[in-house]
Amino acid sequence: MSPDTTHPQNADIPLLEIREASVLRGDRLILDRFSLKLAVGQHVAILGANGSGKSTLIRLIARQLYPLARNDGVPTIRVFGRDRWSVSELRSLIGIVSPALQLDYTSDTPLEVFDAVVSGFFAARGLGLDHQVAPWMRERASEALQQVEATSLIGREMASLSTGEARRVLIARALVHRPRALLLDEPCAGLDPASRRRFLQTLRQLAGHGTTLLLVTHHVEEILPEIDHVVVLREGQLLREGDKASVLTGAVLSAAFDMPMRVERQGEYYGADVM
Ligand SMILES: Nc1ncnc2c1ncn2[C@@H]1O[C@H](COP(=O)(O)OP(=O)(O)OP(=O)(O)O)[C@@H](O)[C@H]1O
Repeated sequence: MSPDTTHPQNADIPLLEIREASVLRGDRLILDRFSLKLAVGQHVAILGANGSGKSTLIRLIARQLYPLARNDGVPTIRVFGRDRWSVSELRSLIGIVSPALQLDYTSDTPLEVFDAVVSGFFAARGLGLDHQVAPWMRERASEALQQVEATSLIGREMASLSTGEARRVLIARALVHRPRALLLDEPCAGLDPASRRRFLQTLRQLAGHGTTLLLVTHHVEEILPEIDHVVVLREGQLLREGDKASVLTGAVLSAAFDMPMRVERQGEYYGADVM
């Protein structure tokens, strides 16, 4: 383990630093010497076409996939300056909500909403006899459900929830740890336009209350006004990163999606269309 001379509270330390990460899946090189440095409090959108490597990047950050070791022995990935974290430590720094997680939590195995949230403390899918739920944990779970406006869902079975409702509950589950950042993979997938707008509003509130948002998407329309930094992936490599105005252009998106694209600013949001 690298010496821990750093501390997560130190604002100078990047939230995430990836240095030339290469990731193999099967025998294919999916991320190819990918580098990225994100600061605490810097809300970011990670944009890319299907197959560009977004999920692979998330799995790398979540420690579900490992990078190839570098010849020089330099750590490839650091979270808050450290290259080794246990999965539970990581959870209290970066909460991750992905479609795969949602699939797992909405299967038919019975699981009540509040239990799904509070069991986040035990990294378990639900509560078991050996889980001692302290009053402060219940308070945190209630607070997290309030933050995502999902208190009315308490008592419901996870499997009975709509896509948007289940996603709110899973974000609450990630929030019980009061993470510094939330990494959301395709957060608006499956939401109708009105639900999407309401959901984005909730994310804006979280951003406004100090949670750094890392939003992974293929939809430019989901890039919140609070997000100013955009990272574009293409075929496992960093195509471009920078502020919204410089990255959200027809030229960059056309290269990212391999198709002529037009980008328009629509009030506080951006929109993109195939030309
Ligand atoms: N287990 C695997 N073995 C081999 N190739 C894989 C494996 N998993 C993913 N890939 C390939 O890696 C590439 C990147 O996939 P990844 O899921 O990271 O992309 P993505 O940007 O998240 O795509 P999407 O937007 O469709 O979810 C794709 O070409 C995919 O086919």
